[in-house]
Amino acid sequence: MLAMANTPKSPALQQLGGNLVLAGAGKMGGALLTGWLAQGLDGGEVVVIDPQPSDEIRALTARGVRINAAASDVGAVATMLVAVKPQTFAGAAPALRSYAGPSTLVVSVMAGTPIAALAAQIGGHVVRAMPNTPAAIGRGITVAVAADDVTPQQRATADALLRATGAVEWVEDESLIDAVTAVSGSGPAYVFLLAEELARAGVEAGLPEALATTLARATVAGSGELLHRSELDSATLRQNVTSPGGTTAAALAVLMADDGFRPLLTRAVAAAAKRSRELAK
Ligand SMILES: NC(=O)C1=CN([C@@H]2O[C@H](COP(=O)(O)OP(=O)(O)OC[C@H]3O[C@@H](n4cnc5c(N)ncnc54)[C@H](O)[C@@H]3O)[C@@H](O)[C@H]2O)C=CC1
Ligand SMILES: O=C(O)[C@@H]1CCC=N1
Repeated sequence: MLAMANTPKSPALQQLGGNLVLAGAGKMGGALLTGWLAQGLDGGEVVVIDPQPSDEIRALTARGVRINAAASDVGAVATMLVAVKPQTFAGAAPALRSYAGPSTLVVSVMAGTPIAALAAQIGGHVVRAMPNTPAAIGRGITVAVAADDVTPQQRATADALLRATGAVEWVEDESLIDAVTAVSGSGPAYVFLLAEELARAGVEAGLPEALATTLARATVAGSGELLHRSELDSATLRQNVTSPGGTTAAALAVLMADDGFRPLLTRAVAAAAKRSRELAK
């Protein structure tokens, strides 16, 4: 697992006050669990349900985390976080339901899985959320929406759990989550593809592959960090690179042409949002 960027303790996580079941401790569930433990959650309150836990997850038993404990041994579950694949959810739900009670807070990060489906198949009070993989270094962004029956305290708990891996935005309209998934949930993959293709284009332009890969990676990472730290918006940061009549302007004339980045990314985001809606069926 990757180290978190910073690990201030979270009073809300230190006083969670009840069992927390994590269903699915893969890339996203594992990143969340790492964040919670780093921010002071007592491992003794955590139960991981996963038929194939990684060695890193198994090692957390040393911190008190229980793995695949039977529902009858766990007792009351205050909070459940569901991070299995959406396609796995229907098969996993009956077992997960046995851990949840009527007052359990159920937080799902599954793509394309509506609040109504979660409430019907697991029960409890549901928060639907969409994080992204920079969560693994505490730099994710999550958008969350709460069902009407989620109490203010449960919402605060969900916020603390999600905030352990980065920023959190709350919305009231669940239908926005499909577009959120397409922009920030899937978005890191678009950025990594940019690094891949920039390297490939560098090789086409005559660079040795290793140097092209190093340059592309450092450029994407450094630009992301500049965007993160700067108070300037991305258009201004772009303009700061662009000398009139210079090399960047020549490249941007291609990227910003009618058949450039804008229609391409618009189509890509629309395809991801459509897939999110399809997963709900
Ligand atoms: N990877 C990403 O970038 C993001 C993923 N998500 C969502 O997070 C969820 C998990 O995705 P990943 O972590 O990428 O997948 P993953 O494949 O890394 O993790 C899924 C985990 O679920 C476990 N699992 C399988 N069957 C199970 C069962 N019956 N009960 C409990 N656990 C079971 C697997 O062993 C695995 O460890 C998905 O619903 C996905 O839509 C959301 C935002 C971003
Ligand atoms: O590709 C997916 O379906 C998941 C949801 C957002 C990122 N990964």
